[in-house]
Amino acid sequence: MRIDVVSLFPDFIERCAGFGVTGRARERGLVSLHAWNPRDYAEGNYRKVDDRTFGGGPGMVMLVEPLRRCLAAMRRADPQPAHVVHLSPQGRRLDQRKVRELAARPRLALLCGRYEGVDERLVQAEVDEELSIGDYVLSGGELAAAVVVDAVARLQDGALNDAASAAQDSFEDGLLDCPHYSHPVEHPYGTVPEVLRSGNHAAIARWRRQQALGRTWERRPDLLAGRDLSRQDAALLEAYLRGRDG
Ligand SMILES: CC(C)(C)c1cccc(C(=O)NCC2(NC(=O)c3cccc4nocc34)CCCC2)c1
Repeated sequence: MRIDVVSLFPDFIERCAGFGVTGRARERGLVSLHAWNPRDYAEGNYRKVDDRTFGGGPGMVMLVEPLRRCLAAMRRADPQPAHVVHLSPQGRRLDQRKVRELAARPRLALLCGRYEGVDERLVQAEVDEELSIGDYVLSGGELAAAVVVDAVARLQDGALNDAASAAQDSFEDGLLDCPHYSHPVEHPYGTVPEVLRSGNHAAIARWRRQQALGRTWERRPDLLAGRDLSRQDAALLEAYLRGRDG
């Protein structure tokens, strides 16, 4: 898939997307990333991309015209139509379901705001959807764009090896992860749970499922809301909670 990013800090995304799975997905040609800087499409020798907000008040707004020209150049660069996503606090919360949707598209354009945001007329005329990565104040949309790039790149066929792909699938069932351990078995911080060294794969799978259910119940009950647990899962969770409460 092709991802275009419109940002006043184009090297920000280029750098973020250069590591690990995302970097490899790009090397393998599974994802191509193209950064566009609205400043390259701004007028005057100050190449102005922002200006004061009408109505007064603090802060600046990203001007509509440099962004319009920048998006036009981005669209001209490839005949494939782009699904334009504005990363914004006003957007719908990003979740794995939305990531899967985005990852299935042939081309995404990610628009990153700076200052107080983007002139609303640009959003209304050019943006297909607005997405937010969470409720906190950020300095720009670039970190959110980097999150989307990472999340969709991992889902491209061939991006993950079999083990990582299987692990990704396990995350997709919407539960929190079970605890993980490696060497040494004995350590001043504690001992690796016996079951994980038992070689009994059915017991290990049961223990891991029980931990995932129990931890989700304790830390993110919202992920279990509206979800019918199988009898097996309900029994595992009950045993977990009984065991916890002694
Ligand atoms: C959420 C809440 C705290 C109530 C709030 C209310 C009003 C403004 C802001 C705020 O952060 N404005 C600044 C900008 N923020 C983001 O771009 C941004 C922020 C968070 C998640 C995101 N996901 O994508 C882009 C995101 C917008 C223009 C430049 C950066 C935050």
